Amino acid sequence: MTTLPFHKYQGTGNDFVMLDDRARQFDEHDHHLVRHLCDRRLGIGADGLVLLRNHPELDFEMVYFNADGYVGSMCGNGSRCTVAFAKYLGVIQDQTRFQAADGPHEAHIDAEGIVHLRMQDVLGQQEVEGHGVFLDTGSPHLVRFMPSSSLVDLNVFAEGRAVRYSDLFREKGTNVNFVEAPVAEEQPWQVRTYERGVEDETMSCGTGVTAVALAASRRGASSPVHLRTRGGDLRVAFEARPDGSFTNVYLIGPAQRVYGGTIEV
Ligand SMILES: N[C@H](CCC[C@H](N)C(=O)O)C(=O)O
Repeated sequence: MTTLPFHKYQGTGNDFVMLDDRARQFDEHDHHLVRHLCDRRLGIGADGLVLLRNHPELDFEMVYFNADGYVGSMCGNGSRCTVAFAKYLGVIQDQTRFQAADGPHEAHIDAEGIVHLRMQDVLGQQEVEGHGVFLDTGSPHLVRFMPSSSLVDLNVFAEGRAVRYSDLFREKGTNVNFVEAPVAEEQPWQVRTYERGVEDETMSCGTGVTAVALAASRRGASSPVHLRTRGGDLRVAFEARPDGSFTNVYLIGPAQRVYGGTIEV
C-alpha cells in the first residue's frame, strides 16, 4: 500500500481527479489503477483523470484519461480544470501555453476566475445520414438537433449508446450530443452529452459544447454562443472562415477545485 495525494476538480459538473505528476511517478499504462481512482464506489470517483506533467517547451503537459482507464482525446472541461490546477500549484499565473492530446493550447484565467481556453481550429463538419452532424473538436462528436422540449425526458444513456455502438461508430467510438435550440434569442442552447470512454451521460462536455456551438452557427447562432449543460453554462466564441472551417475557437467557463486528499492504493 502506498498513499497517493490527489485533488478533485469540476468544470460545469464534469469532474476529474487531478494528480501532480511533475516527478513522473505515475505509470500511465496502469489502466486498472486509473479506472479504480475514477470509480465512484471503490475509489475517489470522477469522469476522468488528469496527470499534470512537465513539458520541455510549454508550461506543462496534460495527460487525460477517461473513466475507463484509457488515455482519451482532447478534454475541454478537463483542460480548464488543469489550467486552474496549474495555477493552484504555482506552475502558472493567469496566462499559459500547455500541451494536450491534440496539440498545444493557449488559455487565460480572467478576473472572475473564468478560464478561456483556445481550442484547435476545426476543419469542418459533415452530415451523417440518419444521425446528425459530425465534428472533430479534438475529440469526435456527433451533434443531433432535437425538437423543442424533448431533451428533458430524453434517455441520453440509451440513445447515446445506440449511436456510439452503431456500425458506423463502433470501432473508434464517438461522443454524442443532443441539442435543443433556444426559443428566444437571449436564451442558451441546451445540451446533453453521452461520453465515449465514460460510456454514460456526463453533466457536461467541453469539446461537446464546442462542437454544438459550431454546428449551431450553421443554424443561425452567432459567436459567442451560450450553452447550458446539466452542470452549468458555457460560452464558445469563434470565427467562421468562408471555407467552412473555424478559427479562434474559445471554450469559456468555470473550473473549480472541490477538495484534496490522499487515497491508499
Ligand atoms: N469530457 C470531455 C470530453 C472528453 C472526450 C472523451 N470522452 C473521449 O472521447 O475521449 C470534455 O469536456 O471535452
